[in-house]
Amino acid sequence: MKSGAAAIQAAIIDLDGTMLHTVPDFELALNGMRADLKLGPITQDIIEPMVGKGSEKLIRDVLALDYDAAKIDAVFDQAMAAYQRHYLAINGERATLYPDVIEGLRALQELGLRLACVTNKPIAFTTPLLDRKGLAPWFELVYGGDSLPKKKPDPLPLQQVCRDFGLPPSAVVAIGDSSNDAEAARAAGCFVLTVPYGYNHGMPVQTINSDGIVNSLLDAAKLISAHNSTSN
Ligand SMILES: O=C(O)COP(=O)(O)O
Ligand SMILES: [Mg+2]
Repeated sequence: MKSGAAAIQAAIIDLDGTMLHTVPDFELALNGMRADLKLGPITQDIIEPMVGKGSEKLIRDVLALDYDAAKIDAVFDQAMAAYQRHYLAINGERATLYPDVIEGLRALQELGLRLACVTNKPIAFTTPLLDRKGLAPWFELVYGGDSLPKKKPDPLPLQQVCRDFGLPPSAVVAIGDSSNDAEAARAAGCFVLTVPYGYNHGMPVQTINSDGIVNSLLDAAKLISAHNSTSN
């Protein structure tokens, strides 16, 4: 991160692939939907590169494994309803916290940062999942993929958090696992840090335009602490 820049006063943290390994939940819900459509199950390695652009895109990509565009349009509403029903029934059952997530949130809070969670996951899935995994109490603000008119990679959700916090984007860092998070952050004028263990649409993490790769949220907190100690 640029030295001499403003101190970082808030962090906007992504959910899927950054705090929680949720592909096992997606596997259960998507295969429940596929079974309802009389389609065979798919594996996590097929699902992982499809995660991160929100539910509509995910359902369309999964249906495209078997159906042409006209058939996808014809079954989309039924498939989405089935997916939502299955997801809500299993939400968090198999998802796990990545190492040092809670420790990282604690360290960020101890640095005095305000915390927001911005995810492309629908808010109806996000809220119960954050509760179930003990993540909810850490966040002052949470936006899901359908909370606002646009989702990441559009900068709008990040700009909204900056407005809500009354902070300039240059005093805010986004922490995420994918190019989505980085593109949104760059367009908003926020710093961006990337974790290497999540889901980046099947692309190497090094291809992401970020201010640094950090192995965990705890490492992100250490980097931010070093940055703030040299900032004006
Ligand atoms: O698209 C999703 O459902 C998850 O996206 P996220 O990585 O923004 O949390
Ligand atoms: Mg993500």
